[in-house]
Amino acid sequence: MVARLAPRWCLRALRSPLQVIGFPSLQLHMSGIAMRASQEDFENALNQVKLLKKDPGNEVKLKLYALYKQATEGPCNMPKPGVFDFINKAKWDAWDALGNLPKETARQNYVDLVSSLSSSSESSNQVQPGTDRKQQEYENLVVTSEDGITKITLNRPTKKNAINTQMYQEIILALKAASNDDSILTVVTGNGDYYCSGNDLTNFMDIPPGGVEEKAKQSAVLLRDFVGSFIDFPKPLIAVVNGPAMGISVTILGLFDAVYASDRATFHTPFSHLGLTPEGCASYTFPKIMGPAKATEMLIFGKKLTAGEACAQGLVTEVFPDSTFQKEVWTRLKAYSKLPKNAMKISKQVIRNMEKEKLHAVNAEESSVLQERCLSDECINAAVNFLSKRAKL
Ligand SMILES: CCCCCC/C=C/C(=O)SCCNC(=O)CCNC(=O)[C@H](O)C(C)(C)COP(=O)(O)OP(=O)(O)OC[C@H]1O[C@@H](n2cnc3c(N)ncnc32)[C@H](O)[C@@H]1OP(=O)(O)O
Repeated sequence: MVARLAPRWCLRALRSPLQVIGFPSLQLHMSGIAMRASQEDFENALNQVKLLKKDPGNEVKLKLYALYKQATEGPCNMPKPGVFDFINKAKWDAWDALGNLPKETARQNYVDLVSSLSSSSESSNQVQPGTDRKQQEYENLVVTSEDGITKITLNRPTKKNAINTQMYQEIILALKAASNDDSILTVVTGNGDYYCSGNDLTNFMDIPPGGVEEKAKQSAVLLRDFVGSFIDFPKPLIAVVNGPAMGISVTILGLFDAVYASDRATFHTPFSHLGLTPEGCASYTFPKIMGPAKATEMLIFGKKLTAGEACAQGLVTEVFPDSTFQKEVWTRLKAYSKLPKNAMKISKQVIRNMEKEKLHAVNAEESSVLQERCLSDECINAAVNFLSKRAKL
């Protein structure tokens, strides 16, 4: 259970009883009567806690553990561990100290505590325009800001920028930081020869104690949050597609405001081949963008499009020769970033607000269908097939 709510630092820290006992107590500000946290807020907090870069200390980790247990299981009724079982006793004491605190209050307190920890770590992610400040906090992204443009670069080139669980979470955080910084435009691009090879197919190997059903549920929540952060993104969002794009990195293009592609880029959504179904709101945006017949070829039959074809079908704004791609695109984006900031932002919001509610509903439906699909034989066989081919190399 600790593994579920705590990243590496927690396991590391709880290894030594002296560390647990030796930390000074921390004043926790737990807002008394606040809004009730929903199950979704709670699950978001469970995901967020894994992203904390700074070890919050054993006192806070014990508090998180206790609140998690109280929120999910209610008051502690486990037998008290022996006095020499330092770690389990510390955990038991923390949980028991919550007495009869109602589950809902424990859930709210957990969400508040994670939010206070995240906001202090997030404030260091703020980017300033014109400073070209590299953000160091992400493991799988490089985020820079220059000339009023925040650039989020997917940075796992040796894995063709496949999106692993942590990277999904980092993209959510990077988009949140970009929506609050002073930049005018936000760009997503890839490092290396690929833009992105989609969902990391090894994601499903990390099975939590709750088993594959729990994993599918967590993945569906993460997917909904990930896509939701694109739906809600408040400023012009541009994809600079430097190479082949697959799966979820293609579907979410329907939520970008402009898509510039190198003529080396391809657009491929082999969902049926993987026993999967569309996400990223593509079941709604693609038929709208290219018409239902063309959307069927992509989303159901897995037809791979060239950049030129994707442009002809309206998914891509413009295609550039690869040799001049970066120069031409960045010259253009720099010119656009000089346009009046508020007018652009408000225009984007007016356009998006027309269908925001619809997009969230589509996202929820697609995520829930995928939760089931992840457990299907078709999907599991496809993932095993990919992984076993890879193992032979
Ligand atoms: C929160 C969950 C949401 C789920 C949403 C549902 C999501 C759907 C999708 O995104 S579907 C699309 C999934 N992606 C794929 O099926 C692509 C799989 N990869 C490939 O087919 C190929 O790797 C390739 C065509 C992208 C590139 O081929 P090639 O040029 O021959 O390179 P390699 O195969 O040698 O790849 C190099 C290296 O990268 C690893 N890798 C590439 N893509 C992925 C991936 N999607 N997941 C995991 N790993 C990937 C590959 O295994 C190699 O690693 P290695 O060097 O062997 O360690």
